[in-house]
Amino acid sequence: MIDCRAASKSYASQPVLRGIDLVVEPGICALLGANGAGKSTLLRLLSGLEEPDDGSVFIDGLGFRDHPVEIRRNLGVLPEGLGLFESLTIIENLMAIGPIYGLTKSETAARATNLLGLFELTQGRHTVARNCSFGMRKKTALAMALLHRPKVLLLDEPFEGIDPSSSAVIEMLLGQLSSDGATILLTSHILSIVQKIATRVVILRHGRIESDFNPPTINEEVEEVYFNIVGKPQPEVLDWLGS
Ligand SMILES: Nc1ncnc2c1ncn2[C@@H]1O[C@H](COP(=O)(O)OP(=O)(O)OP(=O)(O)O)[C@@H](O)[C@H]1O
Repeated sequence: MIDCRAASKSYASQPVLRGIDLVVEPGICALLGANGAGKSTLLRLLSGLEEPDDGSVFIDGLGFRDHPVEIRRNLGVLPEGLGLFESLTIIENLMAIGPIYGLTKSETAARATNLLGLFELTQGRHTVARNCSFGMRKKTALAMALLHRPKVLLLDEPFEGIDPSSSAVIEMLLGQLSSDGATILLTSHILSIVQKIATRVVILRHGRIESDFNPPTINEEVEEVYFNIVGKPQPEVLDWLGS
């Protein structure tokens, strides 16, 4: 379970998050919002990568200050910046992270082989991270987040930049994990995927939670609710850009 209480964050006196109260139970919760709404910032606070200015964050009842190691072993994070070891190959990245999660070398190797197969990364596994395509890098980071089969997953844009086959695999994996009791909070701009997999949708706007709903219950299109909250785009045609 993720428990965020009255969390606020500002950068250079500019408030980005204003008193966020959010409890996420097992299931797939999608965090939506316009560019700059504060989604990645909130995920950084929930991952313990940054501290809130005010408020507190608990993962399964534990705080990062007192229980960093226990939390890390139960938490998988796909950060915005991916967090890869750039000079290591894909397989070396996975082998390096396994022991940090408390996995043995043989457990790590077996799980890495499975995940690389699922994500169609087997052929490229000896490519150095910095030379990988964007999608390969993101799938490697996602495999690293899943390796220890965490109970809580925080995923920043797991579907963006991913090809349709791998995207379907990720949807299936997250669905399975959630059915097995995992708590998943992910950000995305791809509303069609959110519509399919999310059991709950939270929309951030101006640093506050503006909407929090369960799509199947209210039987509404996520896109419709999103545009009602954030505003429908009404683009002006630019003379010089048109024909
Ligand atoms: N380290 C930082 N220093 C200064 N400002 C920051 C920092 N991190 C985020 N911000 C600002 O906080 C606001 C929210 O950024 P954030 O990356 O959380 O948005 P987001 O909702 O994830 O956007 P996107 O959909 O584009 O990924 C933005 O105005 C951004 O410029």
